[in-house]
Amino acid sequence: MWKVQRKKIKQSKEENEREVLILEKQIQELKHKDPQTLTRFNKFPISKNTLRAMKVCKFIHPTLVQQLVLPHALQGVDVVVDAKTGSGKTLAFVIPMVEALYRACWCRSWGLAAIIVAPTRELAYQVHEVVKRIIQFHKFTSALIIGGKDLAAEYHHIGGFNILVCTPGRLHQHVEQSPNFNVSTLKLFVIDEADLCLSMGFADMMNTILRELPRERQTMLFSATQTRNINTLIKSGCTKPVFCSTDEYAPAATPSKLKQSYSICEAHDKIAYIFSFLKYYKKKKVLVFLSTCKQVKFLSAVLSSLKHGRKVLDMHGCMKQHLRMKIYNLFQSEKNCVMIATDIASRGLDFSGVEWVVSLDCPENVTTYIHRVGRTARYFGEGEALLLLTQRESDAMIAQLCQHRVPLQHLEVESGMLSRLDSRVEDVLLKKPEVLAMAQRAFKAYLKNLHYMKNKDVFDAESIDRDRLARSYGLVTTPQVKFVECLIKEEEQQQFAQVYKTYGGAAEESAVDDLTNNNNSGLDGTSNASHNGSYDADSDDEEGQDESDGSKSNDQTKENVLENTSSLARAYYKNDSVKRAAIIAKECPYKERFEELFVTVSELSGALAEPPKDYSKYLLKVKKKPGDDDSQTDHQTCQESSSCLTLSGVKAIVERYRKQNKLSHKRKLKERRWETTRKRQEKKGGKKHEKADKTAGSDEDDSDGELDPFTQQIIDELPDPDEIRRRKGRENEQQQDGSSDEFFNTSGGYVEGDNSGVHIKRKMDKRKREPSNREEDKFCKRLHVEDSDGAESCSSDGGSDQDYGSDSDRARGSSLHGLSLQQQEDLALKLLMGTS
Ligand SMILES: Nc1ncnc2c1ncn2[C@@H]1O[C@H](COP(=O)(O)OP(=O)(O)OP(=O)(O)O)[C@@H](O)[C@H]1O
Repeated sequence: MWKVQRKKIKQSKEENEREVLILEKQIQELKHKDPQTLTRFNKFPISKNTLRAMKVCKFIHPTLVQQLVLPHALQGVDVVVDAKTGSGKTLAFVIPMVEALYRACWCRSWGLAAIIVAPTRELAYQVHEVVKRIIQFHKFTSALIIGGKDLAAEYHHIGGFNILVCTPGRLHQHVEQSPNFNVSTLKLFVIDEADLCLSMGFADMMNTILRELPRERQTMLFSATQTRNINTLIKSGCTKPVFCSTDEYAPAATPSKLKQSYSICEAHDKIAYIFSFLKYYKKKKVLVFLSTCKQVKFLSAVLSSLKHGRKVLDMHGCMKQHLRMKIYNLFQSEKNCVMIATDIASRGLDFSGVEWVVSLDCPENVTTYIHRVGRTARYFGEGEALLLLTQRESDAMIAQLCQHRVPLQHLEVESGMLSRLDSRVEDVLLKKPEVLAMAQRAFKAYLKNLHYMKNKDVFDAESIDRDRLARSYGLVTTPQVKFVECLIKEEEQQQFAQVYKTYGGAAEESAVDDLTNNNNSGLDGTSNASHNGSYDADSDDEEGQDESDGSKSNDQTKENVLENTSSLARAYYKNDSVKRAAIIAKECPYKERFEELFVTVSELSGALAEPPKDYSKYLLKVKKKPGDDDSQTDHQTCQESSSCLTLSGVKAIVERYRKQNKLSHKRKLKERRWETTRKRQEKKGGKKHEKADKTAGSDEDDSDGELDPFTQQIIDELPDPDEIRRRKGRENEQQQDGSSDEFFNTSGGYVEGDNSGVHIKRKMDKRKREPSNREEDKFCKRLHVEDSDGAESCSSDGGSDQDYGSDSDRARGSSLHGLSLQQQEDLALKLLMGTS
């Protein structure tokens, strides 16, 4: 029995060897053949086992890209392939890979032979499915290595597989960390959707991976849209590659049987549009693309609630992996269902039978568009694609699409044909509070995404009628949009850094600039994240956690602040004092920055013992207790700094400053009223205006009589009351909203959400003109000068100074240049008011 078996094995081995020899010979002859004549797979030098598997899968005739690529890839040369969506690129790399292993008589025990990298988990899963089908009659082993799975289990088993299909992040993790992962045996390395593997921030990872791989290997790069940055990958990863492109054979960049059209539809009509569309095409399988996860969540919730007679699925990067796979399989199997997705579903996914692809939001660029519409009309199939563009987006986007050989037709839809939905959506929001929250988030996410889009010829957040958009989302009030405030913050940070420069001196300026640049790159990073974030592959929610609304707004903002603060604390440990100061200036919310500036300034002048340490602790404590209220935080701060004036004292001063501001505001309001009355009287002529003058004057006297001369003096020099009015207005609005935002309350930033529909730009311009706490900055500067003149400015008794305004505190308080705390405060107050 054993003998018979051994004999059989020996025979099959000999047969294989013979077959391999024949295949090698045929491959040599392949060079001289015209690829166009290879119309069936069995005309290629492919092993029997592979052909058998392909027959089972009904892969009989090669597609154009397969005809072009296989002759080169089977010879073992590197290839760079650029072919349309749905043209069959997967088989074009899986077949040569399996054949190379077969010809090398690769055994299971020999370890890793081939790696395929795909940018998203779903795509990796899909490619792995194809690999499994093709190797079913071979003896190779394969594994899917993607995020969201048990890493520890993978560590132990990864070394035992011959073929791995991975996402870049996970592969990188194994290359860096896994002790059992030996890549020295690798023969083939394939990157699917190579351009995306680089553009999603994986470039560094890919370079690290490539450095680890053996030089003697075959590399294949595939994509439907190759961008320029792939050139670096070609240079670093390939040796003398053969370029295969199906472009020259095709008049259009998209599948030939794909009908494409576009419609003009403003943002506020989109929900009505898609609802009407889905009602009209009741029995079609439709894939709808939106830019952000939050929009996807909201729209699928609304469409499910509005009931139009079929299942609505959603897919986006915020989902747990198992759910994503479940949805993927469900959409594969369902016949006439709708899936709302972000661009996570736009790359490579091979959903069967999709009849319509609707880009409800304009894609980020032509590449994204091509991949989106490529989900239909796959492998000689038919399909239709509809692109919705706002009037603002239309001209530039259509021009760009035409330039890239995308044939589009205009589809006219009368607005009267759209179902009026606003009130129905409102009802949904009324019944389901969770959908209300979704609507608010989706609203912000949409605008934010528009704002961060690089292609400014096409995208313009200012062109959106936000009030109407909010109504169409069923929202009664237009939510505040934080990205505008972010810009304000950025601007303030710049101003603040400027103030810091004055403190730091010329030597420190470079450090500040470094940090400014770093910070800017961080902001760019954010914008990129958001921008690329519309592609939310693998793990990411493009809006991150930085948006919120309604009652959650305050908590969320606090969390964000704390999040920033912890990263700040981390950076803080790493940097020297100058950089720390700049980090504070750049990163902290205004309120904290104002306080911390004093610590920093003191630190720089050598006035405090070790404030940086204290500050770090303070930050970490704040991070530890996100639920803590302000007073607790203040308490900690004071304890940590163990200095009365530096933090708490300044707070008291600021408090007084604000009170003065209010009084000044009141006074100036009266002045203005008096001025208007006077002018009116003047117009009427006669003596009346003198009367009015007197009346108003006495009125003013009444109120001002309450002020002491010192206050009166400083009031004259206080900043523009308009700024204070705006602050107050904002506070009121936030109270009305039931939310507040620390940053807004303290930064003097401009408030949106006044439902006026005024465009963002105008508001921003207005904001730029505001003095923006310059007086406070001036104050910091002056106090520093005063402080650095003196010797030891602070003393401590280690006691708590939570009630910094109390007498006992004053008694305990430290002195600045021998002055009592009260005197210091008065001095500071004077400086704050600009009266030194
Ligand atoms: N030779 C073939 N015969 C029959 N069907 C094929 C053949 N080649 C590919 N297909 C089928 O065509 C569809 C598209 O193939 P594939 O997913 O490889 O396309 P792609 O070029 O990778 O697309 P994308 O760029 O969107 O990722 C798949 O369903 C696949 O099974």
